[in-house]
Amino acid sequence: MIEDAVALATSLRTEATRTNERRALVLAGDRERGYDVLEAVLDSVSVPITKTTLVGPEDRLRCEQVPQANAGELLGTTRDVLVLDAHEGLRPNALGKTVGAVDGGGLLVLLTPLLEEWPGRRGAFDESLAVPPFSPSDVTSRFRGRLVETLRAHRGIAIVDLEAGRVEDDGLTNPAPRLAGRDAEDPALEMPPDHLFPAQAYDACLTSDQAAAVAAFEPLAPGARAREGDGPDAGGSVADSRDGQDQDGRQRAVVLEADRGRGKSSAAGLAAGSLASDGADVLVTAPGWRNAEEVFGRARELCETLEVLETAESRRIRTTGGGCVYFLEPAAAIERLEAADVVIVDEAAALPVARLEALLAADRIAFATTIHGYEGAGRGFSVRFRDRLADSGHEVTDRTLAEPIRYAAGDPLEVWAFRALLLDARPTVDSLVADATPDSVEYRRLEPDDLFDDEQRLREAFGLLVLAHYRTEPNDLARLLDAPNLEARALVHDGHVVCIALLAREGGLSPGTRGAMYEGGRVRGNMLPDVLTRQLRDEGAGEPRGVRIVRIATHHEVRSRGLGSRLLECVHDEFADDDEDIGGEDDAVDWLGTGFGATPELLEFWRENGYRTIHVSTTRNDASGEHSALMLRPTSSEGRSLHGRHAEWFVRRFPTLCTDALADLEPDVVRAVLRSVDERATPPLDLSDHEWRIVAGAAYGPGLFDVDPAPFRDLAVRYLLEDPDAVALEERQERLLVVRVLQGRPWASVADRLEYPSTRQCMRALGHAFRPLVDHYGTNEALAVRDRFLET
Ligand SMILES: CC(=O)SCCNC(=O)CCNC(=O)[C@H](O)C(C)(C)COP(=O)(O)OP(=O)(O)OC[C@H]1O[C@@H](n2cnc3c(N)ncnc32)[C@H](O)[C@@H]1OP(=O)(O)O
Ligand SMILES: Nc1ncnc2c1ncn2[C@@H]1O[C@H](COP(=O)(O)OP(=O)(O)OP(=O)(O)O)[C@@H](O)[C@H]1O
Repeated sequence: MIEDAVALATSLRTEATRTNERRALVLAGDRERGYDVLEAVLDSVSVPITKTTLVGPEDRLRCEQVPQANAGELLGTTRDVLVLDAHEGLRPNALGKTVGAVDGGGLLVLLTPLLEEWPGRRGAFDESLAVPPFSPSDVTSRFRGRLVETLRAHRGIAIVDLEAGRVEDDGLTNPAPRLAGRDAEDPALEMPPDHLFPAQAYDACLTSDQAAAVAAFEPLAPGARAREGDGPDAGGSVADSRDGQDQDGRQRAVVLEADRGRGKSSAAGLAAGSLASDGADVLVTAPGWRNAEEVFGRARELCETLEVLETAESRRIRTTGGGCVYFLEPAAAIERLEAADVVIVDEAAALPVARLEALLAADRIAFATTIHGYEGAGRGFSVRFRDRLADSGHEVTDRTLAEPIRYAAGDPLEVWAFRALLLDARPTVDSLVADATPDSVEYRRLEPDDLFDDEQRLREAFGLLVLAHYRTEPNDLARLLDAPNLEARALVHDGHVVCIALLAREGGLSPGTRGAMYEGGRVRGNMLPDVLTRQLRDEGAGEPRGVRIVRIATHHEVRSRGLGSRLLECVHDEFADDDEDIGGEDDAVDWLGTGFGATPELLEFWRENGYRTIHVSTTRNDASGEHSALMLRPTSSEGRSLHGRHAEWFVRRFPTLCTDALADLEPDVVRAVLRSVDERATPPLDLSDHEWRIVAGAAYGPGLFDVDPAPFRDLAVRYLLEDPDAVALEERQERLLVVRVLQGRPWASVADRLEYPSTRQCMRALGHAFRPLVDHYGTNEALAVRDRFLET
């Protein structure tokens, strides 16, 4: 057996090396036997120990070992042999990261139980899906079942049955010899004839695609105008035509999209080095420094080749020509855009759209982004951000990198991983859903079994979820297929999913679990009960049963037609316990709820659909960069009681939060939050006569807000909660109420932010903003003050 496996591994490796593709070897069966075979395989394939990594729970080989939970360390690195020990469980994310790190010519070895038994073997990951009140036995095994099917069906994957001592599939693809790839000697092939960047930047490219990507950055060069016209400046260096910038002054953007490992960061680095070598200041930003390291690596190497490198610190390279490439975190970059000639944003899809929009203030900017990836950076970037880019006035150059750098195009392991983890899932093509309306669609439960059986439906449904959210990961696919607390609902048009909602069962927790939560214990899932219990100190919050809408997404082609609202209404009808007197339906719950990164538009969408805000998180979410809002729509008397008390508590604590943890909350979000609170929670407006005299005196007379802000705050909150038709403040006036009165910002910064010509005018504007409020809410005492000043 061992000899057969060793011979097989050797031929797989030979074929992989010859084709610059990767191959996989599955050693299925007893774990110890698997390790014995593996040791023999590793002894025979000529791979240095430094190029081998074991991803598994124990350090059993003489090579680097990382647990599955830390497989993220492999991102961006490459190995000749990667072993994944899945005997104690498999995290789908770890599988994605492990495959991604196998180099062209390399081998992926999977240690698994017998494939027939593997789906039924529960591991640690399954336990993480067993969210209370569900138990591990409620977790299903469809993800692994599907994985086994794909392992058997795909090319390039050898399977050895260790128990039967037999090679089930040799995984060899026996490809016809192909013509050698691009020759290292013909780099000039891809260099634009009138290139602005140095030839060495093109020489450093590994594929013709990458060279084309570097060329795509040329329009950002200060002298780019020369490349467009055939004018006298054509050709020559960046510096020669630098004056062109002043004459031209156009805003330009480059968007570079690619799957993982196509060399886009390196292309951006070669472009950055080219620009800096000619004296430009290039600001590089990315979600984290780690993402940008390749950019700096290539930029530094190019500057060395060009002999223009003056200094190279870890996050800043200076050139002898006075240029530099430097890294700033996104928030700092946004503050300092003006100082840079060119801005490069790497892994742009992992940044919140609000950040990307702020970055658009730069005149010359490039966005490099992953289309499909293990971090789940989705096509959300293209869909959500593209419109804003198009409206921004930048001339946009697009480039897609298709040719892989680390292995040959068409590599069978990439094809397999994409399919097994649905990394390339996308929604239905636009034309098939273009006619969808709330009347043309059908409400459907997307049963996991149906998704399992119907690959097209699964791809569409998952693709829609990926598209709508930055951080959809392979783990989410497993959750969709196997987690007992999650369910999906959809609107289907002509057989295609046009709108999807992912629902999580929450609450219905035992007194023991609730008590543990109250005492600070972590309970999986149950996001809403958890926040209400642990943070907001409501031990009873986990008792009513609810459904949280974890995510909702409408196909981009058919948004704003009422489909999202229709789906929420259907979900409500399915779960609402309206007939509680007669016991209601089995499935009925006490509340529907949601939690999401708060933007004014989304708050409005949920409010329109009957959801009301009861909490705003005090910190910003790492992924979205936004504060999360929690909203409830009660569906039974228990749900109403839960909602009622939290709404009242929220209204009471929100004004203080505005001067504290939420002092940086965007004014339009504050406005939308208050507007989306249940009106029944509005507290009575209880200003004393003296307080009314202060407010009315400031609105109509010489009084001052600064002497006693509290009554102004009560009045502003009341107005923003209620939004009465009789008072029509302008948006800027409402923002003024938020920033000055609720958030307590100093006058000068308020005037600056809201673009009042001076502090004095800003102060006067605040007085004016309070006039309609005094008119509407004022007592006789207040109106008397007003009338006295109106008469004079
Ligand atoms: C828990 C969560 O999942 S919150 C995250 C929600 N999902 C997303 O952000 C993914 C991307 N967005 C979408 O898929 C959709 O915009 C959804 C799901 C938010 C709304 O679906 P739609 O089918 O467009 O909803 P519907 O047509 O019923 O209502 C649209 C209204 O929602 C509001 N709205 C919500 N989001 C937005 C937005 N990003 N931009 C503009 N308006 C929005 C507007 O009031 C809009 O009305 P309008 O078109 O008259 O301006
Ligand atoms: N021109 C180049 N010269 C040297 N190495 C390169 C070049 N292009 C790419 N590489 C190497 O190939 C690998 C992938 O390149 P890079 O990180 O630029 O690609 P990417 O598309 O940004 O990938 P990922 O999405 O995985 O970050 C890296 O290890 C990088 O060092």
